[in-house]
Amino acid sequence: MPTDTLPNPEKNPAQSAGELIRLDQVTKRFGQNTVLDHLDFTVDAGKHVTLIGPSGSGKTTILRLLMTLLKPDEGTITVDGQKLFPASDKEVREVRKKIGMVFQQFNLFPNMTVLRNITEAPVTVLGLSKDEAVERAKGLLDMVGLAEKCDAHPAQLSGGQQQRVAIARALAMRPQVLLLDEVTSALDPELVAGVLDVLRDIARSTDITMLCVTHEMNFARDISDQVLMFDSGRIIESGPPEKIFSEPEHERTREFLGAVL
Ligand SMILES: Nc1ncnc2c1ncn2[C@@H]1O[C@H](COP(=O)(O)OP(=O)(O)OP(=O)(O)O)[C@@H](O)[C@H]1O
Repeated sequence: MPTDTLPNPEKNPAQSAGELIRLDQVTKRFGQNTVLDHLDFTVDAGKHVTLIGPSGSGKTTILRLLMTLLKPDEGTITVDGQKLFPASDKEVREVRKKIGMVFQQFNLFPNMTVLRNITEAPVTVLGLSKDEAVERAKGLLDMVGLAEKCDAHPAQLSGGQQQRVAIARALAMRPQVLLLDEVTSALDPELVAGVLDVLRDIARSTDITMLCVTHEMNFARDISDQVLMFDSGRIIESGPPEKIFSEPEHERTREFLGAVL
C-alpha cells in the first residue's frame, strides 16, 4: 500500500495519542422515542471501535451526531478537544474536516468521474492544487484496487467498486477519524469481501481512528480494539472483541450474537 497517500502520525500530529472523541451524557430523542439515553464513551486516537447491537438501538444516530447531521437534546460531544454543540459554523467546519464518513449507499456524485469524485473536496475544501489532489486520488485508487477506473462514472462500476471509491474519497481528505455506517449492507454478497479487505488493510496499515457500525461480526472481530454492544440507546457491554464475542457477560449480548453469528 502506498502509505504516503494515507494519514500517518507525522501528517496528523494531533492524532499521535490520547482521547479523540468523547460523548458525555448524550441523549437524543425523536419525538417520544429516546434513541440515545445519557450515553458516555470515549475513543482514543488510532483505535478501532465497533458498535454492534440490534436494529434501532441507536448506532447510526451516534455517527450522524458526530457528523453534525443531528444535534443532541442533552449532553456534550467533543472531537479532538472541540465541542460540537454549541460551536460556531467555523468551528464545526474545522471539526468536519477531521471526520470522514462512508455510508451504506455510496453517495457518489453520479455526473463526475471516479477521479473527480475523489479530487473535488480536497481542491474546494482543503485548497489543494489540482495536481496535488490528482496525485493523492491516484494513490488512493491504487490502494483500493481501482487504479484503472479513474475515468469511469459511478454507474459503470459495481456496488463494491463504488463503495471502494467512496472509501478513497473519504480518505482523500486525510481525516483523523473514519466513520463507517454499515458500508457493506447494500452490497450483493459476493462484493462484500472485497470492500472488507480494503478496510482491513486500512485498519492495519494506517493510524486512522475508526468508528464502525457493522453487522459483519468476523470483520468486527478482526479490526476492533473495542466493541460496544448497544441496546435501546445504551451501551450494555463493552470490551475487546475476544471478550465480547467469546465470553459475553450480558444476556442480551448473547441473544444478539446468537442471532447474527
Ligand atoms: N430522523 C429520524 N426521525 C425519527 N426517528 C428516527 C430518525 N432517525 C432515526 N430514528 C429512529 O431512531 C432509532 C435508532 O435509529 P438508528 O438508525 O440510530 O439505529 P441503528 O441501531 O443504527 O439501527 P440499524 O442497525 O437498523 O441501522 C430507530 O427507532 C429509528 O427509527
